[in-house]
Amino acid sequence: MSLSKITFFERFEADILSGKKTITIRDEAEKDYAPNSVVQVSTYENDRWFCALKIQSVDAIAFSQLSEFHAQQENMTLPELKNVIQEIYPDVERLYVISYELIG
Ligand SMILES: CC(=O)Nc1cc[nH]c(=O)n1
Repeated sequence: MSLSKITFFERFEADILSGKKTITIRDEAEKDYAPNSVVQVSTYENDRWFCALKIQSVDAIAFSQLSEFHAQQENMTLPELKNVIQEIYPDVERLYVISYELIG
């Protein structure tokens, strides 16, 4: 059964709603999103709903493979992205790039 809900830190909300952040990078526990499914999005801090996303793809990636392209899709520099991911998922090498489209 695929996941139907996802949470983001509040600090990412504006970038998601403006279309500047079009991917999220998650660990094994949060990879089971089905392409073409619609997921409801809320804040991690308060579980406040703020939009729905349509999942486009889920692709495995190693931390060491994160690139400027991923950073651009996250609206960050590559060093910023690597710092963010290391803070959220310390010492995790196997990650997943979840690409999505804002639908409302
Ligand atoms: C709540 C949470 O884990 N949020 C994350 C994690 C990784 N990337 C992202 O955009 N948001």
